[in-house]
Amino acid sequence: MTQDSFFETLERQYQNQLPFVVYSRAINSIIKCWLQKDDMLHTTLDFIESGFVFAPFDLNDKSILLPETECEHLTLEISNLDLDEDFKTTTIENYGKEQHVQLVTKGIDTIRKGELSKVVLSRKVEKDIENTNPLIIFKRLFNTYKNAMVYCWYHPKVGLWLGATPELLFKVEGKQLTTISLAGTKPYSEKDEVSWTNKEYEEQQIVTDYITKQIEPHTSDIKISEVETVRAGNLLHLKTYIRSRIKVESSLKSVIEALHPTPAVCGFPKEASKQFILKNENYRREYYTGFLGELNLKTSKTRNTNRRNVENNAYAVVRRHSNFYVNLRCMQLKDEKAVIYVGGGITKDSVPQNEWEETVNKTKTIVNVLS
Ligand SMILES: C=C(O[C@H]1C=CC=C(C(=O)O)[C@@H]1O)C(=O)O
Repeated sequence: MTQDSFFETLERQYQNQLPFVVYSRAINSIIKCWLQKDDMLHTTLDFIESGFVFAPFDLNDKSILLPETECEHLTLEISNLDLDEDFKTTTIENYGKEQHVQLVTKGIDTIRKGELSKVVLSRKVEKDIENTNPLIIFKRLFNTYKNAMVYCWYHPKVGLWLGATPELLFKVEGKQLTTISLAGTKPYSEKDEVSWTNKEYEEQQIVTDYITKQIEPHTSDIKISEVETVRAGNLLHLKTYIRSRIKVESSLKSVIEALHPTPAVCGFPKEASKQFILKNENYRREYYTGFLGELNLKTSKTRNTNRRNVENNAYAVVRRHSNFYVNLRCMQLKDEKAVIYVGGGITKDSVPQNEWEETVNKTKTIVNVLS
């Protein structure tokens, strides 16, 4: 399939106001799209179906499903997309500083009183944009962020979201579970080596400890990697891989409930920090810090390629795989406006002014592709 026909099909789907998702996983030159045949709103409660999931921060709200059987699927293999124009990026007025600093200060006070260890506080910022074509913005995201899962998701009854997320919530292949602990942020600089402080190490360790404890009842054989630095656009983060095997009696839903929302987007302890967020952030996150991705898709692997072992060649092992990304560095397109969502982890050592600047830096991931 050519780039032109791939994007023309998507453009028609959008013009006809039918649901779709177009996405590409990190370090990958494959772009996939799912086109739902009608505009029905499907949801999932148990995560047992096969499809593409778009889930909110608060799982009491609806998790939307594009069911595999209701969709046409297209794939495009390409490393860079042609863009018709050289776009001139816009800038953004980061209003709302006082309110965000107050929110962060309240978070720090609550942590110092011992009620929480960490809370992730966020805000949204709106920007009028000239080019509101989501597929053009998607192409820019794909060309710009090779280390991220980039996507554009649309449902006429829900809205239109785009993002370039650096964070895997988890992936499952057969019974193998891989998740990451990603937290701590510094600006990326070509010249200077990054120097992490205790604040970031502590913030990230909270996430690693939490994930390990949460998956323990559902998995065995847990292995934790060394901490490494990873780049996400103009930012650097600390990252650890956590690998394990899901127990036979555990379901995918139980793993989702154990992990989502992680302290990288919510806080610790989970329920208390979630309540703090719902009560004190002055807006609804909706799908920001929710998760999205492929649910229970079939992978078929031939068991044995040894020609002499003809009997075994007859069996292809059918496995299921899922991979979910946390919906970060994202925006909603609404009424000719981009609504950008950004947040940061607050601990006892946080400095409100620095936390404000961190959110300003995080807006750049999205602002860089707007015009
Ligand atoms: C909540 C966000 O980032 C999270 C992921 C990585 C690093 C983070 C941090 O350093 O605060 C956040 O926990 C966001 O980008 O909106």
